[in-house]
This record gives sequence, C-alpha cells and structure tokens, in this order.
Amino acid sequence: MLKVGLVGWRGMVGSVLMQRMQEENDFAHFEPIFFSTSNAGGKAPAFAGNVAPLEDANNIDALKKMDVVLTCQGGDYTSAVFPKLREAGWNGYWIDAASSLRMQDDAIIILDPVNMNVIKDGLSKGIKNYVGGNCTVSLMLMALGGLFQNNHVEWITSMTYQAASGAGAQNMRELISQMGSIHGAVSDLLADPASAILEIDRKVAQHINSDSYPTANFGVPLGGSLIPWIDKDLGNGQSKEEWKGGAETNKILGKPAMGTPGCVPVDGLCVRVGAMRCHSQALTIKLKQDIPLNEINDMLATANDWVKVIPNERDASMRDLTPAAVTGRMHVPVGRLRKMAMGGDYLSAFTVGDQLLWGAAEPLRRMLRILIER
Ligand SMILES: NC(=O)C1=CN([C@@H]2O[C@H](COP(=O)(O)OP(=O)(O)OC[C@H]3O[C@@H](n4cnc5c(N)ncnc54)[C@H](OP(=O)(O)O)[C@@H]3O)[C@@H](O)[C@H]2O)C=CC1
Ligand SMILES: N[C@@H](CC(=O)OP(=O)(O)O)C(=O)O
Repeated sequence: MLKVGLVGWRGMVGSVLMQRMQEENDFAHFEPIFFSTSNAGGKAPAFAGNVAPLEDANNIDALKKMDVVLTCQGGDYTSAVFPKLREAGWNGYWIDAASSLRMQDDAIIILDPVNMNVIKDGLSKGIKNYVGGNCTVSLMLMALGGLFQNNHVEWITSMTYQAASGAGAQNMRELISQMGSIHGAVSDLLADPASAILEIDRKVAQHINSDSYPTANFGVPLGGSLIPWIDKDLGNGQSKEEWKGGAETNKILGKPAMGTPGCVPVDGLCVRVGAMRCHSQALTIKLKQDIPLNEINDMLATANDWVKVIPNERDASMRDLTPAAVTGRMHVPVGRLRKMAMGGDYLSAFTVGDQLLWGAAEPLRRMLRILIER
C-alpha cells in the first residue's frame, strides 16, 4: 500500500477532503500518515483507523518516507517545504491544493474529468507534481467540458460571483457577522410593519459604512455590498484571479500558453459576493461556428458525470442554478443557455459550483486514487 502523508487535513479544504475520503472509502486503499505544523506528537484523527501520532509537517526526514504527500496546508507551506524535500532527494508524488507550483513546467494541474489525457501523459513522462486548479477555473471547465472536448470554443469571457469561502474560514465567519450586524442595526424598525423603508435603508447604509461594521478580514463590507477585486493587483488592470482564468484553463487543457497562437483566450472580471461556498459565473462563449442549441445542451450534459444542464426557464433557473441549491453538492449545474443578440456563434451560460468540492478537494482526492489504481 502507498504511504500517504496528509498535511493540512484539519483546515477548511482539508476537512472537506477528509469527509469525501471517508464517503468514498479511500482510507481502505492507502496507509495514511497525518502531519501537523502545530501539534506534532498529538493524536491523529480517529476516522482513518488506528494510526500513529501526528508527525511534524516540517520534518523533511519524516516526509521523505512517504510515497505521496498530499497537502492542503497552503502556499506558504508549499514554498517552504517542497523545495527542501526535493533537494533532499525525495522522488515521491506531491499533490497540492495551493497555487504556488501550478504554472511550473514540472507540474500538472489536475481535473481528471476534463484532462485525464494530460494527467496520464504527465504520469507516463515521470512528472511527480500534481496541483489542484483555481476553484473558479475548475468549476468553469467542469461545466463547459463538452464544448472544449469538441473544440468548439474560440474564446470566453467570465464574470464571476465568488463566495466568501474562497477567501478562507475567517472570511466566511466575517460574512455571517456582517449579515447579523446589519439585522441588529435595524431590528426594531423591521419589527414595526409601519416603519419607513427609506429609514431602514438609511440606517443600514450608515451602519455598513461605520467603524462598528466587522471588516477585519475582508477590509471592506461584503454583506450588503460586493468586492470587485479578488487576489493580487498585477499592475496592468487585471487581478491575479482574472489572470488565472486564461493561464490555468489553457494549461489544464494541454493547449499552448495563454497569449500564444493556438490558445483559447479566457478573460473577465472576478467579483466577491455574499455567498458562503459556491462560486457562480456568467459566461459569454464565442463559438467557432453556429451550433444548434439542442446539440450544445447534449454535448454539455454528456461530458462528465457531474455536469447538469438546467433548462433555460425562469422556475428551473431560480430553483436549481443558485449557490443555495448547490452548496455541499457534487453536481455542477449549467444553465441560462441561449444564443445572444450578437449572433448564432455567441452563447450565454451561467454556472454554479461548490468551490470546496470540485473547486478544491475533489480533484486532489481523485488524483490520489489515480496513483493508487495505477
Ligand atoms: N479556501 C479555498 O477556497 C481554497 C484554498 N486552497 C488552498 O488551500 C489552502 C488551505 O486553505 P484553507 O483550508 O482555507 O486554510 P485553513 O486556514 O482552514 O487551514 C490551513 C491550516 O491552518 C491550521 N489551523 C490553525 N488553526 C486552525 C483551526 N482553528 N482550524 C483548522 N485549522 C487550523 C491547520 O494546520 P495544522 O493542523 O498544521 O495546525 C490547517 O491545516 C490555501 O492556502 C490555498 O492554498 C485551494 C483552493 C481553494
Ligand atoms: N482565490 C480563490 C480561492 C483560492 O484559493 O484560489 P487559488 O487556489 O487559485 O489560490 C477565491 O478567492 O475564491
């Protein structure tokens, strides 16, 4: 059995991964060794069976004994430990949720329902580093896999509505605190059916912009507002989250790099909204040719086992195509499919996905199974 070192298993992404591994009985197929950056020698979690105490996640000698290291600990950990481990001669497989290694030549971005061919090619070439993609990119590709498989996409713009979870656990808590504090600021007026809505609105606006509104993590209000910037400022008008759309999509699909001949241009605007853990995106897709909508629906629906085409109707869209409906679920709905006013080769789409499942934990879990089943 492969010896698998698990790092970052108690964080938010790691906890979702552990939950999925239990649901899929993964622990029966490898020997888990749990690591910690803060509690070496402590008790390992009980769910994986009778396991040894926690190992020190910064101990290169302990990590070197692993066939596979799977980490959800974050980019700082990867940057600090991964080079040392490789320099120490370790030749095992490194599976990672963090973005640090994604664009390196010796790393594959993993999303097997979309790029199993790229993963298999990497394995046969002896590549040892397998990194989960950016959540928004992975969810877009899970939804639109059918159009890419059939090589119908000329370019895409994506306008995103990204959940608080993408910023981390503390940010999710802050969003809830913000919502609660808005309610608290006007609860007396809300309780009075005769109160004036403009008075409520004035008080809410004042509260959101006051020092008593909790913004320590986001820096600005999210509840009752939105944040039209995610990740670093690249200095050219684009955010790093927006850059990932083009860079990672092309790498995942095994296409030429974004900006070079043969790539599929992907660009757009990334926005944080007050959803908890589902990212949504509105897409404009330029097709290479005018394809009938029923053919597009079939192509999308049959591309993988998780995509679900939602009829472009009011009730179905409002019921099935929302963060509230999709949270904690494995399926990735795509809907609002229609040809746009610009012409038959312009397609609109809207998709929603749980960014902690397909957006983070699931591709890692499945990569481990691919290694186990080789
Ligand atoms: N959040 C997201 O949407 C996505 C995140 N990622 C990547 O995954 C990395 C980890 O993200 P995320 O899971 O959100 O990070 P967390 O902050 O939830 O967890 C990271 C680590 O923090 C330590 N920790 C300290 N205090 C606590 C606590 N109270 N509860 C749980 N863990 C604690 C744990 O390490 P220890 O046990 O060693 O103390 C844990 O493994 C990110 O840095 C990013 O690179 C990737 C895709 C999406
Ligand atoms: N940046 C994403 C979450 C994330 O962790 O992305 P990445 O894995 O590319 O750093 C978001 O804020 O929604």
